Amino acid sequence: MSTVKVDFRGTLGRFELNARFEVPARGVTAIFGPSGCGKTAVMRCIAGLNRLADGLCSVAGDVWQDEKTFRPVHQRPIGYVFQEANLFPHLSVRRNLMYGHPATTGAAAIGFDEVVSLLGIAKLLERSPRHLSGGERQRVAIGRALLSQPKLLLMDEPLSALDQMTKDEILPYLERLHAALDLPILYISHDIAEVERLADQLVLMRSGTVLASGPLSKLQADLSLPLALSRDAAVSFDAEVVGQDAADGMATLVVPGGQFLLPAEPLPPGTRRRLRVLADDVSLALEAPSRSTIVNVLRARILEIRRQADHRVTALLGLGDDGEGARLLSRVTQRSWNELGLQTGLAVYAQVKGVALVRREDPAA
Ligand SMILES: Nc1ncnc2c1ncn2[C@@H]1O[C@H](COP(=O)(O)OP(=O)(O)OP(=O)(O)O)[C@@H](O)[C@H]1O
Repeated sequence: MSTVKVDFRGTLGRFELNARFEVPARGVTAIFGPSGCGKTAVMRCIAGLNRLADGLCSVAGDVWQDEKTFRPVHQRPIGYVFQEANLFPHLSVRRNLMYGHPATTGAAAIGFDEVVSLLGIAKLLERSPRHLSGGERQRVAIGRALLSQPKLLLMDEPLSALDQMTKDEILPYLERLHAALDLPILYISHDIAEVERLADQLVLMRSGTVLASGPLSKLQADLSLPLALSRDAAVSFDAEVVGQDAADGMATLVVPGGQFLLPAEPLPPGTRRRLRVLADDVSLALEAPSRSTIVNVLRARILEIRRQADHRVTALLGLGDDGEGARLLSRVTQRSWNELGLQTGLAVYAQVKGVALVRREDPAA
């Protein structure tokens, strides 16, 4: 399989970095962790802006750095998008976009018209960056990075300088990029909501170290990692739309081992959408509730538990009678856990109070 492979060990000033991961060279991989944990340092090593003697970096089989090789930044086919757009103020949007575009007019993998349409910037082409909104400027910056024909797109908190409304305006464009382009993207964020919406893979960092890497849903449901025990612990997974009740405005989506009913605008059957369920929104019962306003009650099995210091218990559930289906987290008080005599291996009913639709576009479409 074609992968992005990274292994950087050493010190930058007084900061110790120990970053090792291998992720598929496709889709969006989020590098996630608290401020100062070394996310940007890793990205700068990948770009060739930081040099650690003991480093390895290869992208889809192409070695950018190993014991013998160190390609300088200008010889690495990367697009880099920063928090601030950094456009040339004296050039029009069109000329900013063309700036990084290779002069040779071979069959470019990512075409000008495609980028303009994907990012919705056709109307801005003759304008000056000085008169663009923050969100528009950032879309142009992303376009410029894409037109340099990168083999890897590096995005360092591209939305963090924007207000929530502008973030919400720009996120659908990022989802479209993800769906339309066959280009691996490394995306730094410390906002789990952004990660749940955009990422397929996750690299989880703490204090200069990569704790784990792999599919987002797998890492979120791993009780040995800090995400599953955090305040906003949740799992997100892709589900298939199988039905729609227009009268009630509800859609049915299936995941392995169960299905969810949720309020949604009409969704095309057969398409996939990403759902998120918070651990705090899942309670457990030994019998199916007979009359309740909770519409999603799923058969599940308790696979593993962690007792937390705050007298609560976080349980990993596997959906379905056999527990082999999609994973959910449930967080309940230790008191109710004990009262019901819950334990690993037991079959239960997971009562899901809330399900959110976090990704609207279908990346596979
Ligand atoms: N070239 C360098 N020389 C010395 N120290 C460095 C260098 N690069 C990074 N550091 C240090 O490494 C630490 C991690 O910084 P980094 O910017 O990578 O964190 P981050 O996770 O991206 O944080 P944030 O989310 O706040 O942007 C910081 O303490 C920083 O000062």
